[in-house]
Amino acid sequence: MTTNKSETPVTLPILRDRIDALDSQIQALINERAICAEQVAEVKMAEQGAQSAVFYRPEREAQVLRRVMERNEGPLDNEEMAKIFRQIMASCLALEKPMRIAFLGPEGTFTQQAALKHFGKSIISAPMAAIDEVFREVEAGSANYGVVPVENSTEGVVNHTLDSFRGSRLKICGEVEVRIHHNLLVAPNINPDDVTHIYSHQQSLAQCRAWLDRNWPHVERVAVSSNAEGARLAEEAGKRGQAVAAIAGDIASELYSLTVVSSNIEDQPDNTTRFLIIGNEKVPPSGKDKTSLLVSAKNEPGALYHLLESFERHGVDMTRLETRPSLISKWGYVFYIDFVGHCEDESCRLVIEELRGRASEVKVLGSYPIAVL
Ligand SMILES: C=C(O[C@@H]1C=C(C(=O)O)C=C[C@H]1O)C(=O)O
Repeated sequence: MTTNKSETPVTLPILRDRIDALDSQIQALINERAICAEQVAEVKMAEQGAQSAVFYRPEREAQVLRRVMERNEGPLDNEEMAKIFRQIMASCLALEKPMRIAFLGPEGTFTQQAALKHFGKSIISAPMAAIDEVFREVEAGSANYGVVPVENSTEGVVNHTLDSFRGSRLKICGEVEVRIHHNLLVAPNINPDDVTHIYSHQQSLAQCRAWLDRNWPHVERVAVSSNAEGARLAEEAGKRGQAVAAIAGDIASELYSLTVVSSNIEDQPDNTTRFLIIGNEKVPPSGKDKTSLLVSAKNEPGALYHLLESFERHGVDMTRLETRPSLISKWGYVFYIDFVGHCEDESCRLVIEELRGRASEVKVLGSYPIAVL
């Protein structure tokens, strides 16, 4: 039997009393923290004006989460502890100002999962039908921030998102990565052995191709507009007694009350998608940041070499380089460049200044904290 230091036996009622006492302390402390956040909101409004006050501060939130992880001594692991604080901060921020977040919908998509992972569960969800609608909603001020997918580890870059930055004045305020786990789902009244069709987004069907070939070789695969839509269709079909399955993530399976037949069916176990948070404000340095640039190179020999050379000489670590057609001249290109550092850091400032002299256009899409969770 477990004993405490004085060797008195520790019983279930004693442990539960201890947990009750700790819970009431934790609860009082969380409310004390919430009162501080309310006061922060008053200070922000007094300093910046009630209409223009910026309540959400990604650099501060990243610093809080990093500190939580640094001082954590277990037994809860760093990520688990940071997730708890993620939600505490989200609840505090919702007291200051509820955040309306536009994302690539419908409800139940992985982009919604990314929005919840980044902002916590206290947001007002605004699902949009397309990526450019997410941009427009934030530009118009109808949503405070937007969330869009930018690259997948199996399928590569999301061109639509990159192209949307060209005509937009929005800034990247953050990034978030989500491990993409797919499930095979059916309505609760459906026997999986009777399934005749499997619905999902074409990308998800592709990400599970080998598994489907092994386990469901004779069932027809049907591509639909999103895997959340596939889940919705499976629920509807179930109501009519039709044996249709869907491939979708956890949120969609909960949202449409589907039963999980098989989980983690993706062929690549580390299948991950990176999403960007877009907003109207520039984010100050958090201490561990990334910057994204859009660069139009001059159409001359060595143009790309001269751009890249600048990073090398100033010791700035480039993490990504994407090429897209310029849409201005045939065989002209623009480059999307990500690097480690904030555009206000001295070495990064020098690189950007040099690029401005060497390229026909340099647009800073944003400096933002490197994803913590
Ligand atoms: C409390 C603040 O406002 C918001 C809430 C935060 C929190 O709960 O810790 C952190 C940053 C902001 O998004 C702040 O700016 O410090």
